[in-house]
Amino acid sequence: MTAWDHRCVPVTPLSTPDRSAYLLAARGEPVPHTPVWFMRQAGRALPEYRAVREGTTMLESCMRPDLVVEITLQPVRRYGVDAAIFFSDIVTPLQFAGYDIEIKPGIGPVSADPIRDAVGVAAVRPVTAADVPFTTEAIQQLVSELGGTPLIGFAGAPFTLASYLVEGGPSKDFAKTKAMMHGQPDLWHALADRLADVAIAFLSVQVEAGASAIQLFDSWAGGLSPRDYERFVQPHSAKVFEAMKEYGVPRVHFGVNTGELLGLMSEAGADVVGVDWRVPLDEAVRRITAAGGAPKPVQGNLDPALLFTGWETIEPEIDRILAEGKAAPGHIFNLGHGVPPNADPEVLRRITQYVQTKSAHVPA
Ligand SMILES: Cc1c2[nH]c(c1CCC(=O)O)Cc1[nH]c(c(CCC(=O)O)c1C)Cc1[nH]c(c(CCC(=O)O)c1C)Cc1[nH]c(c(C)c1CCC(=O)O)C2
Repeated sequence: MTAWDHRCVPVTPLSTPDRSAYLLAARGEPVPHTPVWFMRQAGRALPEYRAVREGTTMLESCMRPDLVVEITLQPVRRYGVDAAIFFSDIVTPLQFAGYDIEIKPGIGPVSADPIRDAVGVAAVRPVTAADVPFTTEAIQQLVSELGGTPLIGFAGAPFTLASYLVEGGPSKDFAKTKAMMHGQPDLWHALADRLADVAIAFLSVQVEAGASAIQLFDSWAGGLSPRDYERFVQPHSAKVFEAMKEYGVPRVHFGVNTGELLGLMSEAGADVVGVDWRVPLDEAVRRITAAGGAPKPVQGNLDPALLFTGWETIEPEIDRILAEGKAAPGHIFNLGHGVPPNADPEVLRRITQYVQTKSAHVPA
């Protein structure tokens, strides 16, 4: 039956993302085609992004719903990807947790006041929805504009956030963070616990405003041994996944260089495991199930460096990844890490179309 509104216009039921390829794959259900999106799909690779960002700092733009909506939609329009990711940053909520941090272009998040002691840890206060009304506003508007395309919400995992706070900026060896873990374990656990609460609060705001899935970025967890990860990090990320369980949205867990940690990161409570380019997806499935766990959907894993080669290199790599992804109950195509700022948008558009067409299920 057709419903009519008061202007006598037929009301088509709003399409929802529930049966979208992304959500079907994340739930391990049959898909019309392998869904594809790109981590950091919004950003400097797009000329339209550089144009709207002019004169605004990264953190300022994350607090302006008009900019957040526009920037989030840009890659959906240009590439036709199967999911949008909310435009923000993993460090955005830290400002509302009482922490002074800025994002320096070409460097990353930096702080002049790193956390090294109990006073610093105690200053990290809880974040609530009332601190981030612009996030709620931007997500509600995005969800209505996106229609059937799902919106992914995200947060930084306790370890990756802590690494910026303790080091004071990006780090290669995480020496000060590891020194805190091993030398002052109680202080470390107190900090990681507060950061888990920050992640839970930020993710909850996003899901309550309408995000269809969440991704926890523990980008730098690969710097840890499995032993340290299990002891110092996994319980805190597990707290985040456990708290998000009640919402019933797929929970994705991703980090770079995490080949040795895939089983532990899966066990932390992920429904979908993100894999970088170092481990083939079928091998990732073996590692996820090695400790006796059930196979899970995976996300990945084209090497972003290959974006700068020719299509004759990229196409067979995509074919290989699609074939290896069949070992999992669901596969979401992505890069193994974020889109580099100097990537060619035309290559990303071609990859999107190729994955969607090549993997399409043709009815008999
Ligand atoms: C580690 C990390 C950060 N931020 C993020 C992570 C985890 C993902 C990963 O591993 O890459 C997550 C992130 N950051 C951003 C998004 C937006 C959504 C998307 O993926 O499109 C997401 C999901 C926007 C951003 N975050 C940032 C930019 C670039 C800033 C700009 O355009 O001025 C964008 C679009 C800044 C940022 N923020 C961070 C870094 C290292 C940088 C790069 C600094 C630089 O090279 O200039 C910290």
